[in-house]
Amino acid sequence: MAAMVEIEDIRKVYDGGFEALSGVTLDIEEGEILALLGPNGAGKTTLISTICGITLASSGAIRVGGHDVVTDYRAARGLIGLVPQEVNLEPFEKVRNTVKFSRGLFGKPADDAYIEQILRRLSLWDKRDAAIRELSGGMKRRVLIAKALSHAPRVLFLDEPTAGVDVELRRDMWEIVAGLKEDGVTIILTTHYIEEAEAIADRVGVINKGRLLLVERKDALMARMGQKRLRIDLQEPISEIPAALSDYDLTLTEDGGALVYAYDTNAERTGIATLMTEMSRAGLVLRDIQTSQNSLEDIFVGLVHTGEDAA
Ligand SMILES: Nc1ncnc2c1ncn2[C@@H]1O[C@H](COP(=O)(O)OP(=O)(O)OP(=O)(O)O)[C@@H](O)[C@H]1O
Repeated sequence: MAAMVEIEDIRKVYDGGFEALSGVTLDIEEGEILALLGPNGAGKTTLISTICGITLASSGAIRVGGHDVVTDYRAARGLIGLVPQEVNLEPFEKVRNTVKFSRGLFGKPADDAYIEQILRRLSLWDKRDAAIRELSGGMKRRVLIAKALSHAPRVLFLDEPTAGVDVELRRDMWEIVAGLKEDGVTIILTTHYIEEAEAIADRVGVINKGRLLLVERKDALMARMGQKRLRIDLQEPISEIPAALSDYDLTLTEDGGALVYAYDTNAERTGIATLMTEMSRAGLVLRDIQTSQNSLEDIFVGLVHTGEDAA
């Protein structure tokens, strides 16, 4: 079966000649959560806009549910819900009416029961008759999601859904997204928060300077690039790493109180056992040890930098 979203070699050159997307190809499966990570100006919003038909790609093709987003715009757009980065709500309109109106824009018949279901799910039911301007920033974000869901889309785009929101709301959003996935909704979100991708994505795409540097399952990505670090606290601080240990990838903490050993969990041998022996031979006494795993953040920063070096 074809992927829910098929993106084929999309380029976007803005008026003025700036190339925001330089040939992006990507398939997104039904019911998948894909997080697009990338620094400011990487092209994430441009990519979403071309899929949603808001921006016309300069070349390439995109299909959503098998419908070309240009030649079969209405059918494609009807399958898509978009939660924009900016809050663009009518301040005097009431919550429920705002959401009902959005549904109408897609030419769908009124369905009060469905609207109620969405508002309840987003904890907005109590606020259904409140005017938008009376709502907190977090509530407004929820209304944006409710609007995007008003016509029961199969693909939901969330552009920076939790930028600037507090931790509690961020977690609520993650739960909402997980619930939508259970209903089989395909979700594509852009984020600056690596923690967010780690928490909810099935796959992670890293985009920088208009290019997709990689797309990979989150767990595979973390395992493949997963380095671990072993921190060895010393009984007595040292001023430099003993020459006998120069074969190991070691760094000395600034205070000289600990050595940090980076090793690959996938390697045949981690080298920890021999390191320990060498250390004791060199007269170092251990006080404590602990290991830590590379986070997606380390991986991301590494990738973007490598990409820049190669450019
Ligand atoms: N309408 C436009 N005309 C010209 N250049 C544009 C236009 N829209 C975006 N750009 C440029 O294209 C690049 C990609 O922008 P885009 O908004 O897609 O990035 P982004 O990854 O979403 O960044 P952010 O995380 O800051 O939202 C940027 O350099 C931006 O200045």
